[in-house]
Amino acid sequence: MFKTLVPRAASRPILRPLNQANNSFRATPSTFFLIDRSHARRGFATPAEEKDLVIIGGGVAGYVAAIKAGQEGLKVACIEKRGALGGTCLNVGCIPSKSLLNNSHLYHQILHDTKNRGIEVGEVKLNLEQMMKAKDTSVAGLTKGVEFLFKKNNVEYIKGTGAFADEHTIAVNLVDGGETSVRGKNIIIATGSEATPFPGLNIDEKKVVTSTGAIALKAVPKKMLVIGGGIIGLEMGSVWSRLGAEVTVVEFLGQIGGPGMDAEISKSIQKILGKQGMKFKLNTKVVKGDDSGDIVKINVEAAKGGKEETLEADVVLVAIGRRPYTAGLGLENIGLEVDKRGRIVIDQEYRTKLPHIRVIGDCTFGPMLAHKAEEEAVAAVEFITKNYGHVNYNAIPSVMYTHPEVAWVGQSEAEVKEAGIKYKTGTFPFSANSRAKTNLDTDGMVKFVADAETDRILGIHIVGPNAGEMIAEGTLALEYGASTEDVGRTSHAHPTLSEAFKEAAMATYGKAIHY
Ligand SMILES: Cc1cc2nc3c(=O)[nH]c(=O)nc-3n(C[C@H](O)[C@H](O)[C@H](O)COP(=O)(O)OP(=O)(O)OC[C@H]3O[C@@H](n4cnc5c(N)ncnc54)[C@H](O)[C@@H]3O)c2cc1C
Ligand SMILES: NC(=O)c1ccc[n+]([C@@H]2O[C@H](COP(=O)([O-])OP(=O)(O)OC[C@H]3O[C@@H](n4cnc5c(N)ncnc54)[C@H](O)[C@@H]3O)[C@@H](O)[C@H]2O)c1
Repeated sequence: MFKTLVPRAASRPILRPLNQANNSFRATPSTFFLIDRSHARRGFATPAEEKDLVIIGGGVAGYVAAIKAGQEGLKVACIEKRGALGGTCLNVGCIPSKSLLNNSHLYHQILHDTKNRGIEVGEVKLNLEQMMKAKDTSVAGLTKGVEFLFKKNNVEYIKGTGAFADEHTIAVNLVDGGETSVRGKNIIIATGSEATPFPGLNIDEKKVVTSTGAIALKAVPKKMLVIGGGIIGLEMGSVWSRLGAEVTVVEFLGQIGGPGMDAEISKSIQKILGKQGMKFKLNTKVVKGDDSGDIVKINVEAAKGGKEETLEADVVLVAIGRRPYTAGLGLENIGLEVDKRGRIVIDQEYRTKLPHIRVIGDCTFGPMLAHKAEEEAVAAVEFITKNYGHVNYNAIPSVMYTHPEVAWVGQSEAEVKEAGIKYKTGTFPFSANSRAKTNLDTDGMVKFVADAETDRILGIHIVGPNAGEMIAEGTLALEYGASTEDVGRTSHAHPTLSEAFKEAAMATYGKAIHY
């Protein structure tokens, strides 16, 4: 069973040696060629080269594992089919969306928030094509950067689609045509995820889009309807709302931001985004959609049932979650299983039931986040080379890059309550923080949830400017088992936004000074 927590202190003693028959890695392995029967059967002229490690998927999980393995001296190959490294995150996810979030915020701020700062601006015009070019430049620079790191760390990059021919052999359909195959003493599957489709709506990435279409629209839609008020819905909804679209978000649950977001913080960001012009329909489900005309029609009703209503939009963004992607991987050829949600089943050392095959990132358990994938990549390679690895799943931060940002780490107040833990909370508003005031950017707050008896921090929740940077301090505090008093007694530079963080900690074990 997958464990959600591999505690640092406990990780070493519980480890068992890897299955030696399948994991015969030595620190300085010699390279050799094997006559691979499946390879010969498939009519390849040359025998498949055997690597210490073959990675399928060059996303954040796969490319980080490849670089780490190269650094550890393993003979490693990484197979990627999209023709560029970096996966969803670099190509169509984290990076392009943050480029658009940053530049649309700048545009919106120049339009609406300069006069009171003493800046008179002339006519402001949106050049969407150029905004998209700026995004593409960031993406290209970063994906090429990963390619450079592959070369630097002796990682062989195989451009193609990989599928299991047998337990050690991956057959590859090359992007440029032709086939090859490669054998791995160890194999890591890192094939990522894809957007969950909405039944009855045809994704054409033009009028019915996933995030992939939403980062590449050719014009600002007049009306955009977002199905799902999770992170993608709110980030991409924000972008198009700032650029002038009328955005309505339909969310099944009673709060936006997903169930992990603290309810108090969720209410706060909903109010702020509402002031920015976004509309929300909570506790509402989409019953069906009709995308046959130029205008897409969406029927919604109260989540618990009720009268149907028809909403119309020229672009509908489907953002109801993502699902693991393992299509065409040939898992069935080697008897590997996925669970009901399509996640490849692994143990706490990322091993499948074939112990030389490990799985990391979005295609297995845990939150679908790039930094989680990255941690797992390093740990999985360390399990191969050193027999131990460490990821603390209790201290993986989440950030939503709206303006202001929302960031959290650890448990929400509702989760702590449900666990029956006696707890206390402390908050501090940015409206009482000197730097936020000088920046005229005072929306939001910092909130701590701590154990009532020991004062140990259980969760930290921030909505406010630069929350995504500030949460790193919270993550470190949680990782090191800090109390709120530890944070409250730590000097924070003045005037900085992080003083709100310190004062929220002070408010949890005692009293804040400035509020
Ligand atoms: C719009 C959007 C914004 C996001 N923003 C953030 C963010 O700000 N922060 C954050 O932490 N996370 C964010 N995410 C989530 C993040 O992108 C994923 O968690 C991360 O990409 C997972 O990495 P991965 O390597 O597991 O999978 P992926 O990045 O999906 O990579 C898997 C790769 O495997 C390749 N592949 C699949 N099958 C095969 C095969 N058979 N052979 C060869 N190659 C194959 C795919 O082409 C793909 O490139 C965002 C996601 C989206 C969609
Ligand atoms: N900043 C980031 O870290 C970032 C950014 C983008 C994406 N991501 C990751 O990508 C993944 C996918 O994001 P997402 O926003 O698509 O998923 P999500 O799980 O965050 O949110 C989906 C939302 O859709 C709602 N929903 C589901 N079915 C619905 C229906 N029929 N009608 C109305 N609402 C419905 C759910 O209640 C939920 O709130 C997430 O795991 C997220 O972590 C992360």
